Amino acid sequence: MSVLPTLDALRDGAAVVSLPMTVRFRGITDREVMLIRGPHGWGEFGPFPEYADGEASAWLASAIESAWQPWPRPLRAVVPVNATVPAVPAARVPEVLAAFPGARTAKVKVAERGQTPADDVARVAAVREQVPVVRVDANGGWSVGEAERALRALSADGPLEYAEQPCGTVGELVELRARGTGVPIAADESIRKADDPLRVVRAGGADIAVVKAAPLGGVRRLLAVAQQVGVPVVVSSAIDSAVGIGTGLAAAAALPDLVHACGLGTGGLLAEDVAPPRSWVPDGAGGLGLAVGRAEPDTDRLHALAAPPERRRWWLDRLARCHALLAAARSAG
Ligand SMILES: O=C(O)CCC(=O)C1=CC=C[C@@H](O)[C@@H]1C(=O)O
Ligand SMILES: [Mg+2]
Repeated sequence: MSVLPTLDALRDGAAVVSLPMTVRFRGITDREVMLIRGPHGWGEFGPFPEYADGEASAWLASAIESAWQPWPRPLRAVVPVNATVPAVPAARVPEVLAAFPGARTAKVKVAERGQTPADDVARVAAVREQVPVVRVDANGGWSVGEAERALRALSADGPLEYAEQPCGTVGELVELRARGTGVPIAADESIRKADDPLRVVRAGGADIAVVKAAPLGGVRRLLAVAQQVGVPVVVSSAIDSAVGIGTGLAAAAALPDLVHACGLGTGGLLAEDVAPPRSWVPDGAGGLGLAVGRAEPDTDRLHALAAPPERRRWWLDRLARCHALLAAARSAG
């Protein structure tokens, strides 16, 4: 973010929308985000409601970059994407996967509170019936011992591409990796919620880095982290609207190396979006892809999906607080 527009300029083009989801994910059934409009198009400001202002202001920096700056030069026109499977009962897996036709990689949520290891095994087995490459995401839900047991059970019938954030802390990830489960470890929260996004890899806690544009403060910041981190990266969404997915695709398109499918197919989890659904395209390697490009929200959808007035006020207040934090950070140099 090389420019900081005035608060009025941000407010002028702001829309707050509530997007219904097809299935509960991270405990939510509607995704609320604010969209802002600038000279280069739209940007998405969508930190989850429970995030504090300090963390949320990075998301604002990303939205401003999207709307006020051009994207870095793309190195590819299509980004391979994975299907994302929430912690649904195994019987609902076919219905979820139907939204990702032709996906050859799926990310499966595991370690959901209130569920058992057997639920995870059943869900992963149901995914394996349809998709050859499977990764899991525990969102830090396991202890080291639980992770070791779970990863052995989940890879008994076939390899896992990787396990995303199996444990909560960097120390636990280092220990789990040292135990050698045979499953590569990816860091997500240990990057997006850390003061130093490079620390987990330097400490020996991850083989793969999951990077998300909004929490890192934008596409350019993501590219800088990817360049420095020294392990393969996977660009993912934060359950973004079509606008935020465009930002993630711009980041993935500009990466010199992209080995793994990206978690940018989450439009498949939204029942409604601010722009017509981006069509799936072949990724050139037999899997599912998305074409790179900005999304242009349409006015009718923005009206139809507008959040209630009290929620709009809540987002405008949050916008003002986060803008003040970015302004203060700038003047501090
Ligand atoms: O990586 C993907 O396949 C999709 C994105 C995704 O899973 C997530 C997006 C936003 C919040 C998270 O709980 C979740 C994740 O942990 O990676
Ligand atoms: Mg994750």
